[in-house]
Amino acid sequence: MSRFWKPGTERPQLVDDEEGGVIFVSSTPSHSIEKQRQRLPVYKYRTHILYLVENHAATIIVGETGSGKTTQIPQFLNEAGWAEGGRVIACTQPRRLSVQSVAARVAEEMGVTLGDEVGYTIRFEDLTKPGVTRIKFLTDGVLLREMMEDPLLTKYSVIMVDEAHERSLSTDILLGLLKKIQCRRPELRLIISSATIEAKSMSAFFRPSKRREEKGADKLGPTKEPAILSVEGKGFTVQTHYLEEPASDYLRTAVSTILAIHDQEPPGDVLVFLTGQDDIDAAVQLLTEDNTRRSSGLLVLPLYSGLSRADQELIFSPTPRSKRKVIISTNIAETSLTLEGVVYVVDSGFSKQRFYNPISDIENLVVAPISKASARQRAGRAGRVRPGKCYRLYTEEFFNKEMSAHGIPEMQRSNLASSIIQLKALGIDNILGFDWPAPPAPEAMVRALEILYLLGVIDDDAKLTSPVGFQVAEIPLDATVSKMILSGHLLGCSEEVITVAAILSIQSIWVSVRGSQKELDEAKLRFAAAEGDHVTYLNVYKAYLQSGKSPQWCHKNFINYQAMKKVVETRGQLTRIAHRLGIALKSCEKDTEVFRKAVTAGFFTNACRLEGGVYKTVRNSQEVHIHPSSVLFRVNPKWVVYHSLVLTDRHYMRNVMTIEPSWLTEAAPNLYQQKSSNFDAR
Ligand SMILES: Nc1ncnc2c1ncn2[C@@H]1O[C@H](COP(=O)(O)OP(=O)(O)OP(=O)(O)O)[C@@H](O)[C@H]1O
Repeated sequence: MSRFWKPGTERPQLVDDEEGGVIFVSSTPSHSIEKQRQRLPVYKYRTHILYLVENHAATIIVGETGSGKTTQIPQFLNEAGWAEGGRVIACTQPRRLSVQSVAARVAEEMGVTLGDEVGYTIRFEDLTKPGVTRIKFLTDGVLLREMMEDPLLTKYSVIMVDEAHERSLSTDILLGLLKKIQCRRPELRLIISSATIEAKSMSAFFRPSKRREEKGADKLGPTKEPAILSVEGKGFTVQTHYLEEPASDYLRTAVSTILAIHDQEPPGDVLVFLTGQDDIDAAVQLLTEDNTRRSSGLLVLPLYSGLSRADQELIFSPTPRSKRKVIISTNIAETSLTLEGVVYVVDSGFSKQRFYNPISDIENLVVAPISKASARQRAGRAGRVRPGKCYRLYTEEFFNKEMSAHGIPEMQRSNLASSIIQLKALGIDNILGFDWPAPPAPEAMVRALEILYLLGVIDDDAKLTSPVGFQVAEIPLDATVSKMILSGHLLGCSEEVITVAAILSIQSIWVSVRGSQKELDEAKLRFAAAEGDHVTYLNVYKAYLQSGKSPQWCHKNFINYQAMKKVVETRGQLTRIAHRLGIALKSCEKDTEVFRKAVTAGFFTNACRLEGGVYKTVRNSQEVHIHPSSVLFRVNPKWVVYHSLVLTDRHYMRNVMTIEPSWLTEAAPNLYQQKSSNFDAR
């Protein structure tokens, strides 16, 4: 048991949830779905919501987690006729998992087959029927892509942007575009919903500018003044427990908290929020290795984006009798999900967040404290079908004083290259004048335009180039990776670049077992290539196929079997996209130089050279170091490119590959020029 928190002792740190008052407390959930629906707080607001949607172009709805926003409002709209005449009601979610689970739930509540009246679309999977589907759940990213085919989204009568507090890049772009679409389609209604959104600033964003009102635009149709509705009432109680003292190691504290719950609390599954694949794998290992009585009866499941879909979907499978399921997740389970068995939530208080510095052009993934809004979302995964408990692995003082109310919108802390490509592909060329819900820093915008220009994605007039720019827009990956794929095609190694793109899209293919570093290093040596990590990955992938995709082979070689399944899945998806773009798979066989040139053509902005024993980025002379996980750690070749940087005590390059400096001039003559043996970035 953790020494920081004493569950089950006389005076646990029991603190009521912020808002106090509980409306529906029951320990005997109804068996009838219809009765369950009627008990949800949102049910009492049905008429009010329909009135507001009828009369306002945009309605902002705030209601506690679990109050019924996502599952009920689309059904109210359907019942009120918003899906008549072939029109469709859309409800967006920030993540694929929640799209699938809420769609399945709504289909069940309506007694229809999923994919008929109620369907969903996520990247690479469309479970809808044109002319039949009335309510469609989809990720905000997918809705953005639909705009490329149908810029005014004409088939939708109402679009509900759910979990809008997340303020992901896609959500913000979508909000900006939906506002624009409404000028052309006054009949389109928007609903913006969340438990933790700043309703006032969202309303201010959707308020029409004075100038447009004066010009007499949009005279017809609903009032342009957005409505705000606050849905009062909660689901079941969630008791919140805080640590008495800060935890020095949240991973170990999480593990001891899980074991304490298992030991002392009545049955019920546990959902644990950690930060990423590495600490989740470590926690799974600590729990599964603990062969004592304390952990017997636990069914431990990891959940993060680097898992194959089949492995992610295990979280929805029923918990076997006499077992307690423990799901250890990143924040992908933070919003919208209802996992029926979950009674206990353990919140580490941290997540991995992107922070981009446009001056140095460095994007870091940093483990940082979450916001109060995220903490409330995490707690809200309990108390949905019965009362629950949330154990926060931080002190109440930390919650009150250190955690910000809302996180910084992703738009203001990210590299904007991909967003700009998306807008340009939609024909929006004046990016600086775009109406953003939270404008990004002009420096970030300029930096992104500069990089896109160097990659040959946009031209001198900042328009998408043909074909490269339009092709890059079609590939749902970072522009650098997409450019690598296109260059691989031209150089005759599309097969290799697609494999590596799939591997780079997950955090790590290696199993890092605490205390087994030496064995892991030895395993890596079996595949290690002098050219660096990218070529090493090709060796691993080939050997994995030769093993017949064997889990035992993975285990023996310290390779994460789940990660490899995900690689195969992603590779298949990328191959299909490539095929659509006219790119056939072609291998350069053993010619690693050709392959490395293709990688350099995508990642030349991440070139570094060794100077006096330290690496400096060629563009900004920023000091960086090779990450110990790289096969080039301690090898120190003169010239390298890297895929990403992580910031811990210093900047570490992850996924590093050797290059020849002349490849940089070939790849980006606008950026690099070679003066005899010296090398300058312009
Ligand atoms: N798959 C499910 N199984 C059982 N009950 C469910 C399921 N999905 C939803 N529910 C019930 O419906 C309630 C409302 O869920 P819904 O997702 O609509 O709430 P919400 O207000 O959108 O919450 P959040 O803000 O957390 O997304 C849940 O609290 C739960 O009682």
